[in-house]
Amino acid sequence: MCHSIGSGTQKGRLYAVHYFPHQRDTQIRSTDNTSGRLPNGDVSLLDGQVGQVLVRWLRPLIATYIWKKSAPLPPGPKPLPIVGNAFDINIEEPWLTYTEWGKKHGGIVYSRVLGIDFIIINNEKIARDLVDKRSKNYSDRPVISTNKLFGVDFNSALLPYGDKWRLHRRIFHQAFRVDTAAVYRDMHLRKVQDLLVSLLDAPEEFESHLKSFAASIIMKATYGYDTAPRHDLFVDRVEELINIITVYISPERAAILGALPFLQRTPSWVPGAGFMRTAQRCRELAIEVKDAPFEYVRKAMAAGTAVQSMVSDSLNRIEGDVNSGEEELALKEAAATAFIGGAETTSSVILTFMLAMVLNPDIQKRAQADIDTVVGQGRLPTYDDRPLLPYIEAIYRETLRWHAVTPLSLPHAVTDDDIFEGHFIPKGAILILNVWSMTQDESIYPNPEQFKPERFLTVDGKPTPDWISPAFGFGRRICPGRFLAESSVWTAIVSILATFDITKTKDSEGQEVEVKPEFTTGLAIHPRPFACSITPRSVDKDKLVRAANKND
Ligand code: HEM
Repeated sequence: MCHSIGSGTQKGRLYAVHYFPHQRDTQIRSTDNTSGRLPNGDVSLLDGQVGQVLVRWLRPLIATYIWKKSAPLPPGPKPLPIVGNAFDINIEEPWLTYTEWGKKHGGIVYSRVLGIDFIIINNEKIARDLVDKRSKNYSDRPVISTNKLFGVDFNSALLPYGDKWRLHRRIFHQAFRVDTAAVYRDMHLRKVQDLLVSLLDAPEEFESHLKSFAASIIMKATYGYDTAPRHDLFVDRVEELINIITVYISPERAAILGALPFLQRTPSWVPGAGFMRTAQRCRELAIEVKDAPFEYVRKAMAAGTAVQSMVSDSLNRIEGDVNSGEEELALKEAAATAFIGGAETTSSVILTFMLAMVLNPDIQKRAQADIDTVVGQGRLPTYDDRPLLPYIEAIYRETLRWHAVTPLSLPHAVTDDDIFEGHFIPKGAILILNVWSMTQDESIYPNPEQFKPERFLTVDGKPTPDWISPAFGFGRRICPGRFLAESSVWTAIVSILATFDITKTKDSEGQEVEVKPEFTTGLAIHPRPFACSITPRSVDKDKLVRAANKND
């Protein structure tokens, strides 16, 4: 089958452009100037004067079109008929497959899975040139069929590039831009004091404490709500929802469901269709997660007890606005997204830091010595100490690099055909930003599996200038919560190091129990449970933590 897509003139002859989709190439055939007929009998679009005007007008467009379509796709693995590369991908850890492809084919790779184009970017410079510099064309999200099925299509992070997304983005910007995120720093200090006391009281439950810490910050910043130390109803619901999303919602899985749509209509009682039951549960959770905390703020505002938060600030701002219905819905959805997107990621980064500290006692000691010099023994660190603690800064950056918590970031989608460095990037392709490959690039980070904060220090011990982490994504979709997240993670790192020693546990014979760094899989990953001993650095530190918490 061939589609006629345009026409033009060349040396007094008219030509028509034909595009053969199955060959993905464009052919130009000459046509008789007077009859407007093609040699094969097709009628050309052009005739006489009108045709000439049209030709002049259309020519640049057509030339661009031909130029774009004639460039080759980026290199990539050889696909099988129909399924493409579906069976080549490690579905649990696709970033490893993509990194291997990158080593073989380069920084930009093309693959096709069940009829869907995937462009995989393995190199940070290419990601910046493409997604940061040409952001208008690379800021969409792929239509992931499972989003609706799982009831999470309201999520700001999954919205297509358009007016609704802009509205969500504006709400985030107002609440969490760099200067407003600073407003929450005192709150961070109070929450970190709670975390330190929890670590004193029940150190073996450190993973749960870190989750509570991250959740309590997001809930306070978003809804002005103080979470219960354990089993908070709002938090438990969101965690259940996140556990489902991170496992079930990925473009690779969606490609399979898209190609086999009957799977989505399979009743949940059919053996093997367990994911339909999960989808139903997820839809129920999504409604609760959107509505329940929002109603809490409304009631608090009515009672005059609401404190500053993303939701209360925005509700005050839009009060009386004619479009307040639309804005309110966007606010409700954006607020739920803040928790879904921010809690798990933040606690995963801090947990990754804890793992790095167990494995690297010398780095821990050096960091503690720096903190002692700058902060002294009589107080806990504050955010004002940050510029004076370059090594802690380097630990923060290296934590984000060592094991990226979102190894494939979130997929973007290509709005229009483009040419990049001679490669054709087709409209509608899913753009995978392989943060894992970028942060494990041996040419930039020698021995990337090692945790080495020095990578981010200059020879005179200052933080490397112009640092920006790929861990928070790219272009117009870059994480809007990054300033809040950075503040939470930095505060946790410096406070834990100031007050605790994190070491390997010992067995009954006094031998250290080895810790193997292992991580979960999915959209957002975190270390698998590991044993470690968390003890106060001294009796005075123990007293300091308890006193700070009491004074609060
Ligand atoms: C260390 C913690 C965090 C990490 C590593 C992280 C990482 C990311 C990444 C990789 C993306 C995708 C960016 C892209 O598509 O290019 C993203 C998007 C997003 N993040 Fe974060 N994030 C963190 C914390 C937060 C927090 C605290 C919030 C909310 C307060 C948040 C809200 C969002 C939202 C709403 C999006 C979607 C943006 C959009 O699609 O326009 N994140 N984040």
